Amino acid sequence: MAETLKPKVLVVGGGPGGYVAAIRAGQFGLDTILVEGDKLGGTCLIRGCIPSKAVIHAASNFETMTKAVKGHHGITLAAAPQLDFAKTVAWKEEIVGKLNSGVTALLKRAKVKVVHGWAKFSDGKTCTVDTKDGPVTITADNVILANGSLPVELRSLPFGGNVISSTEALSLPTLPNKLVVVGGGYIGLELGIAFRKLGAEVTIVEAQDRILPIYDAALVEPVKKWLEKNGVKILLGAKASGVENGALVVETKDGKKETLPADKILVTIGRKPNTQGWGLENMAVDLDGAFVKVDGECRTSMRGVYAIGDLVGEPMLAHKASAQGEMVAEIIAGKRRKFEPVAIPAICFTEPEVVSVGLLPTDKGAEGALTANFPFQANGRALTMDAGDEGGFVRVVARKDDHRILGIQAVGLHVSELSGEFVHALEMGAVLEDIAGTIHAHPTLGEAFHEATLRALGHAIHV
Ligand SMILES: Cc1cc2nc3c(=O)[nH]c(=O)nc-3n(C[C@H](O)[C@H](O)[C@H](O)COP(=O)(O)OP(=O)(O)OC[C@H]3O[C@@H](n4cnc5c(N)ncnc54)[C@H](O)[C@@H]3O)c2cc1C
Ligand SMILES: NC(=O)c1ccc[n+]([C@@H]2O[C@H](COP(=O)([O-])OP(=O)(O)OC[C@H]3O[C@@H](n4cnc5c(N)ncnc54)[C@H](O)[C@@H]3O)[C@@H](O)[C@H]2O)c1
Repeated sequence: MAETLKPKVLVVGGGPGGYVAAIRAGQFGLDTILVEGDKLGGTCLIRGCIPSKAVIHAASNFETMTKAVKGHHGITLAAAPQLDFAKTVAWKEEIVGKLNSGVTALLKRAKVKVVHGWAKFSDGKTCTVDTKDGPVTITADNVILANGSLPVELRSLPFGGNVISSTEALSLPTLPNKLVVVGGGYIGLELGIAFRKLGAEVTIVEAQDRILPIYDAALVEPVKKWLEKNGVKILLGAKASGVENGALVVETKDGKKETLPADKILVTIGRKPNTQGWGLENMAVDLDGAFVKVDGECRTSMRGVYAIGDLVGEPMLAHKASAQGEMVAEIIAGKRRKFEPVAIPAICFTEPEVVSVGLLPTDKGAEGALTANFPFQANGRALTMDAGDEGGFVRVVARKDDHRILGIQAVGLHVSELSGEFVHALEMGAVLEDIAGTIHAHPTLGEAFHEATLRALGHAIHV
């Protein structure tokens, strides 16, 4: 006989959307159950953001040490650094394990009951979960769907054999000598660059006519230069058509067939919402294309059922999922909330890093705007970090009449850490004078943002 539970809030999916929603609901004292079929933390913590950034960090250290063999700002290594890739992967797993335990502890502190198993909805707001102790049926007044997303598979190149997704790429037992990446977007570039730094020969096959097509071309230029300088082969406008003896066969832009030998073929052509196989079709929930349709409060078409995160649309980013999760829990607790951020920051952890917040100069709404760049070449901190020659800069876009900041973009070493100040400026409705009049510590990368606003006002000091 199946156990039946009737919490006030049922959250399905323990990723950054679902576990944050559950903790917030628990903080309000709402009786909350979170169902997770895999490990707590979701794509982001287990096989996405966190493991990829750990590998990226290790790869950058290895690259710095490799440079030191030939002598690098007065430091010379007597012997080449040795990579024990299995240990790098184990170190990454340790970090994931620590954070996974942290999430478990936070849920416990918020008095959220975690049911381990895959939820399957039979009808309305009732799901069954096959747990190791037998089936559990859960019925709730409020359901939050946070089932996340899955990697897109290419029909001509199904996963299996040496064709892998980012999940396998982050847990390989050995470093591939030759890595071919299909898709020059977020994952393809972040991981392609990291594997190149670790010593793999990397080729990127991108269907469009430029890499990272979702970012402004000027921001991607320094990344392109790094790839060229470091011998990463890029095939643009190319289509992967299949595998022959482990090699990737592509049709190039001019219609020719090219065969690219590969130890591993990493397919990163996007992710799709996880809407299949768990009974969504049994619920009265409308779709919007491939995504679950929601309104500005993340309500689906079925009363009392909410959906958040990758399941509901672009951008598929962890911080968006968490913000929606928090909001939905607050709405269920009776607060008036809407999901209407001024901007959601986008960061690509490439070499160098790319950040975009708010409007680009070419976007609708930025017509006639003031635009100013400040190059990291003229920023003391960037030079002390050996990052003045990467072609990096901070750009600010502001309305001409009242100087309201509409967008901020940057490319350069560690600019991901500036994204908080950028998005804060937009959320607070800052004008150029607010940033120009704020003392930024010296020497820091943030001074480049300060100087960009001064430049937009016509009186930069250092350019
Ligand atoms: C390699 C990689 C790197 C990334 N890097 C970044 C980054 O740097 N920054 C960033 O913002 N984003 C990054 N992302 C994207 C980020 O991981 C996602 O946007 C984020 O995880 C979405 O959160 P979510 O809660 O909506 O879904 P997910 O994190 O996908 O979580 C969904 C959870 O639901 C569970 N689940 C699904 N169905 C059921 C069911 N029926 N029953 C029980 N459990 C179920 C799954 O097991 C999973 O744990 C990256 C993604 C990848 C793949
Ligand atoms: N730093 C971050 O925030 C971060 C990092 C990794 C992933 N993510 C999230 O995960 C999502 C998925 O990442 P992704 O890199 O798989 O997707 P993506 O959408 O970032 O990039 C996919 C790339 O593949 C190309 N492409 C599509 N079909 C192709 C084909 N048949 N052959 C060759 N190229 C093809 C596209 O033009 C695009 O450039 C991202 O959109 C993002 O939301 C975020």
